[in-house]
Amino acid sequence: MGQNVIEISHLMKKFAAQTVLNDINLQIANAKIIGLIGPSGAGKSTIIKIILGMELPDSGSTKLLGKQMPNRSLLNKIGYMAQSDALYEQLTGLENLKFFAGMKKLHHATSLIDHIAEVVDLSDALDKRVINYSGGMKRRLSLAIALLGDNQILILDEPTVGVDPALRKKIWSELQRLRDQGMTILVTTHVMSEAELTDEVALLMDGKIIEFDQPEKLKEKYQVKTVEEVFLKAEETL
Ligand SMILES: Nc1ncnc2c1ncn2[C@@H]1O[C@H](COP(=O)(O)OP(=O)(O)OP(=O)(O)O)[C@@H](O)[C@H]1O
Repeated sequence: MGQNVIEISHLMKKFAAQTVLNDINLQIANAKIIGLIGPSGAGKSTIIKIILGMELPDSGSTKLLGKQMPNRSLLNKIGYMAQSDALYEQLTGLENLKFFAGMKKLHHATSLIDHIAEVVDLSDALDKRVINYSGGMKRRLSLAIALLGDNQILILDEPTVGVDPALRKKIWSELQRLRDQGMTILVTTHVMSEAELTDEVALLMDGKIIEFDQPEKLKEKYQVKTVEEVFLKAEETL
């Protein structure tokens, strides 16, 4: 399938007098990991919320798998992890996973849940109530929930905040494995070493996507060695 799975056209969004998104265009092909990076407050989460139909743009359109969002028929095809955790704190990790698996109509998900819990390193904490989880454990459980199901698209808003480097590496190999199986993954991050692991980086600054290319191509263009330096140089020249 060579079609674009995420299509963003001419998005505009203001909050009161503040223009946050000023003509955002992004076409994301199938089976790619796209890193959406930009300074804090640039509008990354706003783009994600508009893509998912949780926030309305002032103008412009977004389509997932060729369909306008929100669209109930697509919910089973999209995994989403928000920046803040939406978990049932009185339930255990396992009960949370089972609940969300049920929402996604996955009724025989035991082996899937086992695998996902192992990926986010929560297998030993599944019987603990979430209220007793650390911040990082809650992030990992939110990621596990996003990974549930037969997703074609995964949208992750800062999935590795509070996650230590070894586990971060493991999570990224899982994302790459899912990409290799055909999943399209849009991920925001402040960790520039993670941006190096993406297939393409979209750099959001000043309300616009000012770059959208492979990390290597961006480094060549800016004549620097890291995506972090691309980010800093781009910010300087704005
Ligand atoms: N509902 C809202 N009402 C008013 N302003 C908002 C609202 N949502 C976002 N904003 C503003 O829009 C701008 C972009 O916010 P957004 O959360 O999309 O940025 P971000 O790039 O995801 O930031 P961060 O990297 O810090 O998470 C910010 O200035 C924020 O204060």
